[in-house]
This record gives sequence, C-alpha cells and structure tokens, in this order.
Amino acid sequence: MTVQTVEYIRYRIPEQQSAQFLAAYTRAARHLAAAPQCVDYELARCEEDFEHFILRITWTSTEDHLEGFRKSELFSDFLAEIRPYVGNIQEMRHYKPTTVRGTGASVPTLYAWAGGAEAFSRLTEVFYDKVLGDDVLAPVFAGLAPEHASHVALWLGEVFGGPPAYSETQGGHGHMVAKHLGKGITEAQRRRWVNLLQDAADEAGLPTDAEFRSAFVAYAEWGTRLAVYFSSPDAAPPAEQPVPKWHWGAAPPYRP
Ligand code: HEM
Repeated sequence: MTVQTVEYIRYRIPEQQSAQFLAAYTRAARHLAAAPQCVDYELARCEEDFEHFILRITWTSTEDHLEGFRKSELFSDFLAEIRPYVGNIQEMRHYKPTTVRGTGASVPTLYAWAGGAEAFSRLTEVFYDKVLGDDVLAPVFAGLAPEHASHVALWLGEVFGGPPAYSETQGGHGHMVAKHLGKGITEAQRRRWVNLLQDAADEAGLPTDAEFRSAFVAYAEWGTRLAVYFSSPDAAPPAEQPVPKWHWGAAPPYRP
C-alpha cells in the first residue's frame, strides 16, 4: 500500500515581489488541481514575517510525485509559471505523516458544515423552482424578482454563520422581515414552504446528519412563523434588529 506524503516547499520572497509570486502560484495551481497524483495543496504566508511562504502539497505517494507528476506535461506547465522563484526556495522535501495527528475541538458554523455560499445558492435555486411549480405557493410568489433566490441564499448563509453578505448589500433583520408585511401568509403556505425547503435541501445535497438537519429545520420553523406573524394585516413593522445567528443548539456536530 502506498502512503501519502506531504511535500513542503519554503520560500523567502522579497515583499516587492510577493504580488507577482502569488499571481504566478494562482496560475500554477491549476496544474496541481489537474494532477491525479495531487491530493490537495495550500500556499500559506507567514503572519509574523510576510516574506516567508510555505507551499504544502499532499501527494498520493513520493513515487507518484517524482515518477508521475514530475514526468508529466502538467509539471512543465506548472514549472513554467513558478520558475522565476526557484532560486528563492529554502527547503523542498517530502515528509511522511506520523501517528501523531488529530483534530481540535473547534466547532464549525452551520454555514461551513452545509458547504458555504455555494451550498446555499444551490439550495435556494432548487427551492424556488419547486415553489414556482407548487399549487399552494406559486400564487404567493407570482412575479418574483429574478434576484430573489440569490438574496434568500445570502440571508440564510448569514443566519447560519457565514459572512454578513445580506446585511451589507440589502439590509438587516427589519429589512428582511418587512418584505413579508401585508402578504397574509397562511399556515398551509408556511407549512408547504418548510416542507419544500427540506425537499430542496435533500436535492441540493445539503448534509443529512441529524444534528445539522435539526438545527436547519429549527430555523425554518422559527423564521416562517415570524414571516406569518409579520404578514398579518395588523402587524406593525419590526424594529431594526441584528440578523439572528443560528447555532447547533443542544446537539453539536457529531464526529466519531
Ligand atoms: C425562514 C423563513 C423565511 C426566510 C428566511 C425568508 C427570507 C426572505 C428574504 C431574505 C426575502 C427578501 C428577498 C430580497 O431581498 O429580495 C423574502 C421575501 C419574500 N418572502 Fe420570505 N422568507 C421566509 C419565509 C417566507 C414564507 C413562509 C413565505 C410565504 C409562504 C415567504 C414569502 C416571501 C415573499 C412573497 C417575498 C417577496 C416579497 C417581495 O419582494 O415583494 N417568505 N423572504
């Protein structure tokens, strides 16, 4: 059995060349991404001394790197991009992982666990396709603005711990809630909204683990009930409030 190996390449790049260096590596990285011998890679920059960079590449094995990638056309294309910096290399060696390894106790956000911005865009695209084909919800969403799905994706991403993209581009909680004023959403419509959101989560490939889905549905329940409340004829617009931040709740992510 071959054992993965980690190659570390340490560079010292003068500050004034660092922008070109990063641009060259951004281009070169395409050839790593296309290499079947490459498991993953990351170029990191030293926080304490900006001139130090470390490129970490995990290869399927040292032999695959030296006999496979190094002898392939991808390597020539990779090298062509970074050749000006070969003289700046301070170390370039392969390291075999030892048994000392593990993960810490940091808890990922629901946003990261779901798969980030891309996962929420997929979710709302699938969701609004369903909504527009649904007999109960289609009338509510007739004439929907084309950017609606992407705005809701930004909103959900922010609620679940992602960047504040909705509040920075659209508005805060009050702004979002106000979108529902006067809509007269019924319980049947609300319940269908929650059901279709879960169907869309399945189809869009969001994680299906119990911990994620229970937190996800908890927010859908809470948010839709607020939407119904504020959509009733006598509801007053809400005061401006921060965007709610949804967390895992009682059951943190399960990691065997
Ligand atoms: C967790 C629950 C909900 C969330 C997070 C949510 C989120 C949003 C957001 C972010 C917007 C504004 C989109 C934009 O800025 O373009 C919006 C608008 C809207 N929502 Fe909701 N919503 C929820 C529940 C519901 C429900 C249950 C219904 C109806 C069944 C509904 C109907 C609408 C409609 C019709 C609009 C468009 C308003 C307009 O632009 O005229 N929403 N929603």
